[in-house]
Amino acid sequence: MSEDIALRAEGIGVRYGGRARSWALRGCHLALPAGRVCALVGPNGAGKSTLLALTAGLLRPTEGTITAPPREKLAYVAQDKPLHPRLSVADTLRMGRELNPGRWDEAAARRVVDGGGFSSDTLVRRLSGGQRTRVALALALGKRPELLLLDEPMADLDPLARHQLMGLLLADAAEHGTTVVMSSHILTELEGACDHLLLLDGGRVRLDGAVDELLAAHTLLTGPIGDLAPHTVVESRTTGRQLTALIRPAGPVEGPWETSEPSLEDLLLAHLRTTEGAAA
Ligand SMILES: Nc1ncnc2c1ncn2[C@@H]1O[C@H](COP(=O)(O)OP(=O)(O)OP(=O)(O)O)[C@@H](O)[C@H]1O
Repeated sequence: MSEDIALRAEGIGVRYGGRARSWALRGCHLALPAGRVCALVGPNGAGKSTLLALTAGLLRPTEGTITAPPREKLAYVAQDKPLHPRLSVADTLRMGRELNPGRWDEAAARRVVDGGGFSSDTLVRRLSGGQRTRVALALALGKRPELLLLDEPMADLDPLARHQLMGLLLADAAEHGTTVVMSSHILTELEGACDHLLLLDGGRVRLDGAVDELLAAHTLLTGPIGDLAPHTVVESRTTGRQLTALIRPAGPVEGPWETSEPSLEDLLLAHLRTTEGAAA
């Protein structure tokens, strides 16, 4: 069965200028089905922001092609959440409405700013970092995008605001079938929220797939130290005579080990710990 693809990258490479001229992304292939909520994960400098800016059309690839919805059908909330400091919250939303005629969803935008603890005549420059995040998210959801790109959206929100806004965002995306790509370093935040995973490392795609399929393809194993062949070992650690390993089984796991399906956090931590080598 063929699925609609909201974002496709084929052989993408991005090399920034400057003296180092190193590749921020290289040889990236990915296909994100429409309607998924995708966690974009990877260590600092992995290329997450570059991929989001590229998808938003703010950067051109040095090589390869990227296919994403046109600008008017996508919304991008950058890490620094640029807004006009001298506009009030109400004026900012009014600008959103004027820039998106026929698409603007005032109710969705209002749902995000309400509960932020500020009135709509407050100037953006007088808002806290977390309050600015709310306004940036309100602009993005009000645009009613097909593809929503969020670069560490929850980083400066307090735990209650994070919980409330994540719930609101997921409900909104589910109701409208919006595809979401969200970068984050907070792994617990992604568990239960995302159904697709994209793990970048050193500018390359290490994992790309549906969360349930990726989890089912891995096994967490504990027990005595032993030979794990023929399975592929993603990461293994020993404490005394005890072995803990995350493997990709090459068939039934036979041996003196206890096995279980990993959590998303187990899977991500194991892959992040082995950032050297094993690149896809
Ligand atoms: N404007 C730029 N000019 C030159 N190099 C850049 C620029 N922006 C990013 N880079 C480099 O590209 C690589 C990827 O950076 P990017 O910001 O995409 O990573 P990231 O995964 O978003 O990191 P973080 O988790 O720290 O936000 C890094 O090596 C970074 O130094």
